[in-house]
Amino acid sequence: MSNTIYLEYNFKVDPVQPASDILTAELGNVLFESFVETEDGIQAYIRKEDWHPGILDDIHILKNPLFTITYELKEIEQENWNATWESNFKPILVSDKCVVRAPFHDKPQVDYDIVIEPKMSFGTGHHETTHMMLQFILDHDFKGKSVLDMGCGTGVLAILASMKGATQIDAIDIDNWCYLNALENVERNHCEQIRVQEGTAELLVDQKYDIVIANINRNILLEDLPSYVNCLNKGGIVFLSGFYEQDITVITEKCVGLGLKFEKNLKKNNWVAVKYVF
Ligand SMILES: C[S@@+](CC[C@H](N)C(=O)[O-])C[C@H]1O[C@@H](n2cnc3c(N)ncnc32)[C@H](O)[C@@H]1O
Repeated sequence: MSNTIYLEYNFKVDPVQPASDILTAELGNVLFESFVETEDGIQAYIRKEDWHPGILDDIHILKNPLFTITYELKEIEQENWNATWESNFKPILVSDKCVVRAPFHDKPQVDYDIVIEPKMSFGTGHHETTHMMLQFILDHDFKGKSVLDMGCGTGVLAILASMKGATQIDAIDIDNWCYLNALENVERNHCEQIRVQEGTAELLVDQKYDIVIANINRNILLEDLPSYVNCLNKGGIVFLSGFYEQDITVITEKCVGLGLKFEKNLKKNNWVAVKYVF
């Protein structure tokens, strides 16, 4: 396998939270692929071929006077991404019932043991949005349900849905790397009920689901919610995340316009996850 050239941005952020989370989300929207938390900010990586000189122009938080953000940039050659990731990834415990861990961690004594090798995909449970979605899934009955996990990343949410008894699950991601990584993780966790696909809401043609899960971002959700609701069975449930507290009104207005009813939301730092009923 040939090495890949990456640009490593070492951001120093003051105050560290919530600015690091906001910065991570914004960089994720412009092709940055991986993030490592540091004591005073984050390191963010982008493939050299995806980079252009104005890449940071659309990162709004850099212009926000409430935060001081500086960065250093260096070019690195990456042979084994896992080495970086393995040295940073600690097991995550969710609601005392579920652990998300790597294959090299010890097996925990919990109801749901999810083994993930994220490489460069989003979805280890470290991020607030993943954590809250896992909490929602843990609290909900998935037995015998059909489920759509849109923007599946590592596949972590689909995997928990499967472990909780969902019988038919479609996990979809637009990103080829996530698609391949979700396939690996689904196999690693023996979740034969999950079908992983590469694509977007355009793949949703005649399927119907009891539950739709989507942890993506505000703009994609606003655009694709009609397609998600279109494939939802009456009485179905939608769990959404990937947006900030200030966006809950616009997302809920869109959902209500499509016939969904707000039921509950969770908050962590500046992030939210919301449950709607059809
Ligand atoms: C915030 S991550 C969530 C990953 C995982 N579901 C989790 O909860 O940790 C969002 C994922 O959505 C994918 N994505 C972005 N736009 C998408 C779209 N239009 N359709 C499907 N997936 C999309 C990204 O590639 C990314 O893997």
